[in-house]
Amino acid sequence: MLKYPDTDHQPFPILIGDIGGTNARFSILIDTYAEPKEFPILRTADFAGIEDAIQQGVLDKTSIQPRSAILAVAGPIHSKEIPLTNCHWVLRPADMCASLGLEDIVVINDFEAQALAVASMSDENREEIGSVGKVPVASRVVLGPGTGLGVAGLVHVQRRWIPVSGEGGHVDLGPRSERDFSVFPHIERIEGRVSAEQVLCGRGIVNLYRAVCKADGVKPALSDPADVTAAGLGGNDAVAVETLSLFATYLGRVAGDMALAFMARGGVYLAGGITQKILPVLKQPEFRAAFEDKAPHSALMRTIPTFAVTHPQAALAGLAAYARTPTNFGVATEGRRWRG
Ligand SMILES: Nc1ncnc2c1ncn2[C@@H]1O[C@H](COP(=O)(O)OP(=O)(O)OP(=O)(O)O)[C@@H](O)[C@H]1O
Repeated sequence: MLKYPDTDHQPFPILIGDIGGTNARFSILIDTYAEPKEFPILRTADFAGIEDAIQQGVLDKTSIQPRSAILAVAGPIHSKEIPLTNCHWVLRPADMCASLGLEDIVVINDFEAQALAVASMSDENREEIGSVGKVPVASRVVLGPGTGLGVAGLVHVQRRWIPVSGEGGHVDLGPRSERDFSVFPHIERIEGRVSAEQVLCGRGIVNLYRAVCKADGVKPALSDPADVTAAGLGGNDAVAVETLSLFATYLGRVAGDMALAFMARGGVYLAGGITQKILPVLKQPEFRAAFEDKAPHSALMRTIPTFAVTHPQAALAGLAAYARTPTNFGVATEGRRWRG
């Protein structure tokens, strides 16, 4: 593996891929100015590995032969073998160069890609939650409740955007209101801890629903996150309604903490599959109230916008923006770039 400067362009055409636990999305960027050519979304379970998926789902469907690739994956990128979280694929970029005829592969974290996407997100690809007026060009944060709770910062410094992906979904989540103090003892913990991800993800919705049931002495009737959100949005099941309301409060609380940590005057963006599914609830007052409830910094919080990302392929768009103009971004590629 060789080291190359962060700003070094990858050669076009560039294959772009966003590989999640369930779905893999690909497109090809022919040059800096062209719109990416998109391919149908693939289910990771349908393919033995990523090489099969790229061969059958992309290369067999176009006469364009990519020369390089940038891939975003859910999983740690620490070695030449990259196992994916919630998926049986293992990426071996050096082997992929040989088998797919690629000269250059960069692999980054999926939430870094989400962060790259919000650097230049237009109004039609986001929906504001609340209204704070004009938004400065400044650091941002992305939070994504989905299978887990992904968090990344996008630090704006020296006219470049630096994505910072850590493990922000695993910060502690604490009780604040009287109701929180009655519900929190019943939230299932991880090694004694109520981390944000114990509540703010798919299984977390069910965890929270069960805790509200226990606090009220009600027998839980639902066990699937989609059923809880459907019942909550429908408005007839009081426990499910309160579960969604508390979910919005806790997401606002953690989003506010992340905004404080990154001084994200440029806004907090909610990505992840669940955001879209519960958007009407997030637009109720609870989310924003909890976001702003950060004494002694409430005045600051009232100036920070919050958005739901509505772009259906935001990570791919972020990767494409980076592939076009890597000099606008500070993406660390050391140990994450391979040349064939
Ligand atoms: N209607 C719904 N309401 C609440 N949670 C849901 C709903 N539908 C699915 N989920 C939950 O959302 C999670 C999946 O989230 P998401 O769609 O963001 O996937 P992901 O983690 O990004 O993976 P991938 O990138 O492979 O699609 C699962 O935990 C699932 O149970």
